[in-house]
Amino acid sequence: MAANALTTSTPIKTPNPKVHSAAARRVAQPSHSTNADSSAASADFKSRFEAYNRLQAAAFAFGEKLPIPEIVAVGGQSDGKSSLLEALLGFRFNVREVEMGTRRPLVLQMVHDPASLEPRCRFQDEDSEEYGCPVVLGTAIADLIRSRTEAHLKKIGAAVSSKPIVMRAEYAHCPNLTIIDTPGFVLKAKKGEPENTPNEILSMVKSLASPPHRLLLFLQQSSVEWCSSLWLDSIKEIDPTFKRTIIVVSKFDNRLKEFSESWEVDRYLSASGYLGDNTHPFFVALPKDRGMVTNEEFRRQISQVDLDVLHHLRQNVKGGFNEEKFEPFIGFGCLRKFLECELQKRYKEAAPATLALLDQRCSEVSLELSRIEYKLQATSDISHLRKSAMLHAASICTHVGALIDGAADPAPEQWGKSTVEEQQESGFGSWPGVIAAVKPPNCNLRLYGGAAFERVMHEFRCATYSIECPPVSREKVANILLAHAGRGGGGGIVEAAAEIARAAARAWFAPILDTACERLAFVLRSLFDLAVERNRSHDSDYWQKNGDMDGYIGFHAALRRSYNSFVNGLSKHCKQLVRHHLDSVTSPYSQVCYEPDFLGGIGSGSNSYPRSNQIQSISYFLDLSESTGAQEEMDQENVPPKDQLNTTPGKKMESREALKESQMTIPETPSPDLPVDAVLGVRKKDNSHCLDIGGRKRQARTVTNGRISDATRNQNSSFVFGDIAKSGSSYIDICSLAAQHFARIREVLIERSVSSALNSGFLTPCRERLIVALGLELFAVTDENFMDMFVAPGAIDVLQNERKSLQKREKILQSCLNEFKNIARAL
Ligand SMILES: Nc1nc2c(ncn2[C@@H]2O[C@H](COP(=O)(O)OP(=O)(O)OP(=O)(O)O)[C@@H](O)[C@H]2O)c(=O)[nH]1
Repeated sequence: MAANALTTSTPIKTPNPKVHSAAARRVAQPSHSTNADSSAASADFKSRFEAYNRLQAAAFAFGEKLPIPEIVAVGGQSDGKSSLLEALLGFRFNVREVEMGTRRPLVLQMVHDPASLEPRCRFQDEDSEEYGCPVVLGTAIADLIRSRTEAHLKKIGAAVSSKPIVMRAEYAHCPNLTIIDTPGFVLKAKKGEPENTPNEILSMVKSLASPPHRLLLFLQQSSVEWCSSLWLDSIKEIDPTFKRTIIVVSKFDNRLKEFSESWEVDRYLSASGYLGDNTHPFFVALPKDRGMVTNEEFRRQISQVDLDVLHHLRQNVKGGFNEEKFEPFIGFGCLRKFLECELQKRYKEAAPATLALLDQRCSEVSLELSRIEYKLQATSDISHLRKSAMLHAASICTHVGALIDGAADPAPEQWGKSTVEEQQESGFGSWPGVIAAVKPPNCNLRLYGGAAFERVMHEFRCATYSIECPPVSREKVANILLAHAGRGGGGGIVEAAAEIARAAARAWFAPILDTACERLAFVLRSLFDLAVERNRSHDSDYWQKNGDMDGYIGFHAALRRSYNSFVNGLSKHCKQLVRHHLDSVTSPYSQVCYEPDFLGGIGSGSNSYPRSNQIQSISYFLDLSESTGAQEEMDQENVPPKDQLNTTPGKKMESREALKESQMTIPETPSPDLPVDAVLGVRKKDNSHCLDIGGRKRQARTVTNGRISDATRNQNSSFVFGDIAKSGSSYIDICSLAAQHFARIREVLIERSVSSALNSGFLTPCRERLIVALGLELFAVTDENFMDMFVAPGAIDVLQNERKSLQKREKILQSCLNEFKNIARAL
C-alpha cells in the first residue's frame, strides 16, 4: 500500500534507506508526545478521530452507509488477530475460548484518553446508537462478547453473522484507532456447524473488506511460507495490488530460531518478492503467556518481546540483519504507530468528502422527517383528510371507468381471469337448467373489465339458447286446451301453446337471468383491486400531490365496502329490471308471439334487431384464442357456424327451416309415445338446441307470419273435441307450437330487452354514478363519522416512533456535520 503515513514520503512502497531511518525513528515515538508541536498535531488528530468515532457509531446504529476510513483485521483462524487487538488496546479483554473463535465482527473504537488510567469499555446497544454502562473487568468483557454472539447467532439460526458488536474503549495506554476484528478464515466447518460455514466466513469477510475506504490488516503466521499461503489469493481478490492492505507476519517469535545467517533473515524479511517490490510486511511477536497478569505487566511484556526480537536478530544471527531497511517494520510498536498514523492520514483525506456526504444525508433525513410530520399532522387535520380521501376515491373511480372502457394494464396475464376461474371464484359454476358446459369464445384468455363483461354476456346468451322448451304432460295440455274450448273461440291451440311457452319461459329464464346478474356483478366487483393497483402504479408520486393514503386501513376498507355495495345494488336493480322484462314478455297480453315482422325478421335476418345488436353479435364471435386444436375447441365453445354471424345462436332453426318462408310446417300425428326429442325433432348435436320442425309424414298445416291459417283454425274444434289421450295429433301440435313460442319469447327477451338492460343497468352507472354514490356514502357524513374511518391508533404510534427515531438521527447527523465543519476549517 501507499504507506506514507510515517512521513510525507512513502517508505514502504519506495524503500529509501534514509527515509526508512527517519520513519523508524518516528515510529519509535509515542503517540502522545509531550513536544509542543506534536501535542498540537495530536489534538488535531484526536478531534478528527473522535469526530469519526461518533460518526461511525451513528452509522452503525442507523445503518448509514458512510465511507468512514476503518481498519479491518483479516486472516486465517488463530493467526493472532484478537491478540493483536488486545495488544493495541493495552490490556487483555478477551479471555478467548479457542473452540469458539470470533463469530461476529467486533468493532473496536480505541480512544486515547490520558485521564483514563483504567480502561473504560462500553458496548453499543444492539439496536441503537446508545452505549451502555462501562464494563471494567476483562472477564466481564469477554463474557459479554460471548453471550451477545451466542444470543444473536441463536436468534438468526446461523454459525456466523456480519452484524458487528461495537465496543468503545477509553484508555490512557491505547492509541486513537478504530479496528474491526473479523472471524478467521477456515478450511472446514467445525463439528456441529453447517458445512458451508467456511464459505460464509469468506464471503462475509470479503464484503466487510470490500468498501474502498477500508484498510485491510492481513495477518499470516510466520511459520507459513508465502508460496503456500492459504489466504493470500483471497486477499488479492479483494485488493489485487495491496493498495490498501497492510500485511502482518504474526507470531514472528516462532520463526526466529530458524535464522542463523544474516542473508537468511534479510531474504525472509523481504518476503522473497512474493508480495511485490512495493509491499512490505510488518513482523510482529506478542507475549505467549496467556496467564492472568496486570495490564501494566501485559504492556511491559509486549515491549519486552519487541526488544527480545531485535536482540535475537542482532545477537543470535551471524551478521545481524539489514536494520536500515527492515527495522521500521519489526515489532508491535512499529505496527501500532504506523496504523495510527495511516488512519489519521486517511481521516484527513476523507474529511471533505465525508462533510459533503453528511450534508446530503442531513438534508435527506430532514426531508424524511418533514414527510412524517406532514403525515402525522394530516392524521388530525380533517379537511386535509377529506380532500385526500376524496381525491383518492375519485382516482379509483376513474380507473374503474378506464378498465370498463378497455385497458390492458395492470397485466391481464396476472390480474385477468379465464371463464372457469370466474365461474369458480364467483360461486356460480354453471347456468341453472343448463347441463352442458357453456364455453364462450376466448374462454381461456385472462380477461377483466369491459372485455370480461362482454364475454359473460355472450356466455349468458349461449346458455339461454341451449335451453329447449321442456316437455309438457298430456294432462296439462288437455287442461289448458279444453278450458279454452269451453270459453269458445277458435284460437284454442295457439293460445294453449302460448300459455305453455310462457310458463316454461318464466320457469327457465328467471334463474338464468339471476345468474347472469351475479356473474356480471362479480366481474365488476373484481375491478376494485385492479383500480387500486392501477392507481398505485400510475400515481407513484401520488402522496406528494394528494396526501399519502397508505396506512389508513379503515378508509380503504370503507371505500371497498362502499364500492361492493354499489355493485351489489346494481345487481339487485338489474335483477328486478330483467325480471320485469321477463314478466312483460311472458304476459298473456304480450303480442310477442304474433309479431309478423319478428318472424319475418328472423327468417330474413334483416331488420328485426337494432343494428348495434348485430355489431355486438359479431364481436362476440371473434375468437382470439390460440388456433392450435381450433376445430375441437370451436366445437366446444358454442360458436355458431359462419352463416350465422349476424344472428344469435338460437336463430339457426328458424332461419333454416320452418321460418325460412315465414311459415312453419306442423308434423302430422307422430306417435305420442315417441320421445319428446324425437317428436319435436330436436337435433341434439346442434349447439343451439334448436327445433327442427318436420318429419317423415308432413301435412301442410301452416302458420303464416306467426298466425295460424284459417284452414288450420277451422280444424281447431276437431282437435279439441278429439281424444287427446289417444290421438297424438293435438298434443304434438301444441307442443310444437309451444316450442315455437318459447323460442320467440327467448329471442325477444334476450335480443330486445335483456342485453341492453344489463349494459345500461351495470356499465352506465359505473361510469356515471359511481363517484357520486361513493362520495355520498363516504363523505356526506359528519366529521365524527368521517373520522371513524381514520381511527388507527397503531398506525399513529408507528408514525410517532418513526418520527422520534428520525429526530434523533437528524440531531446526531447534524452534530456530526458541525463537528466535521470544524475539522474542515482546521485542515
Ligand atoms: N507464540 C505466539 N503465539 C501467539 C502470538 N499471537 C497470538 N498467539 C497465540 O495464538 C493463538 C490464537 O490467537 P488469537 O488472537 O485468538 O487468534 P485469532 O486470529 O483472533 O483467532 P480467531 O478469532 O479464532 O480467528 C492464541 O493462543 C494466542 O496466544 C504470538 O505472537 N506468538
